[in-house]
Amino acid sequence: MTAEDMQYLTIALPKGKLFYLAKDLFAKVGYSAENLEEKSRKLVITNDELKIKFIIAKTADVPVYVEHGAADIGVIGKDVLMESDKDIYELLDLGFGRCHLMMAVPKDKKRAKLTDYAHTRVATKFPHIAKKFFNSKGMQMEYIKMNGSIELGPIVGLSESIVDIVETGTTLRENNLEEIAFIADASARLIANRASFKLKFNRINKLIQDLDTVLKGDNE
Ligand SMILES: Nc1ncnc2c1ncn2[C@@H]1O[C@H](COP(=O)(O)OP(=O)(O)OP(=O)(O)O)[C@@H](O)[C@H]1O
Ligand SMILES: O=P(O)(O)OC[C@H]1O[C@H](OP(=O)(O)OP(=O)(O)O)[C@H](O)[C@@H]1O
Repeated sequence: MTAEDMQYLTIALPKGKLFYLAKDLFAKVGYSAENLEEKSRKLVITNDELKIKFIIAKTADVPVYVEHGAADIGVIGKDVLMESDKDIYELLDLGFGRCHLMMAVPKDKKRAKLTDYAHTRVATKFPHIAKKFFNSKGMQMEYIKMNGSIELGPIVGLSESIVDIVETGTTLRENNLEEIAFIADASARLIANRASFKLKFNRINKLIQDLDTVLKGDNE
């Protein structure tokens, strides 16, 4: 780590649904930077006074930056964190981005029980999570990795089921799908690089405490 790296705290924020929620939360504990916008073409936004650098990253890349120490800390959905299976610390549940991972199937093709789907195709953005889940049920499956609009899978005959996240259930309903198995809850998490957490412990620990205070206040 260079002297500058040691002075600064680098924070990876994911583009997409969590970006402004994360930005607003950090602002509440005084962590902000001018021109910090999701669509900024400048990808590193620095606040020299506060010794903070924000990195604007693709969602799935946030755990990669943090694992390799390119960012000291980051914000990421628990779903993406579980899928990435990286050797990083999960420090805090940030409370926003709540959803859950589940398995769904077409309503009109529902089979009697979960294990009746063994050896069928499942479309998902989360093949590792899905595999862990089906293995725990003793089910072998064929995994089809998709990058979005997962609900299309069964409609176009690509798969018999999906494993995806659900929030309101609207997307499932609109596509005549029904949840048949709950897998895990998810929400945004604060994560940290293992070495950074030790080397910058005081700063990161203070940040955790400040964020925690704000989150508790929000829930009152
Ligand atoms: N409908 C939703 N309701 C609540 N939280 C959600 C919802 N969809 C996603 N999330 C949470 O927000 C995170 C980011 O979702 P978002 O859709 O912005 O990213 P993404 O689709 O993974 O990114 P990309 O579009 O680059 O693939 C998810 O990993 C999940 O934790
Ligand atoms: O239960 P709901 O409130 O309908 O939310 C669930 C939807 O949100 C996410 O999709 P996203 O908007 O991220 O689009 P994507 O399919 O392109 O990833 C997820 O993959 C579901 O499709």
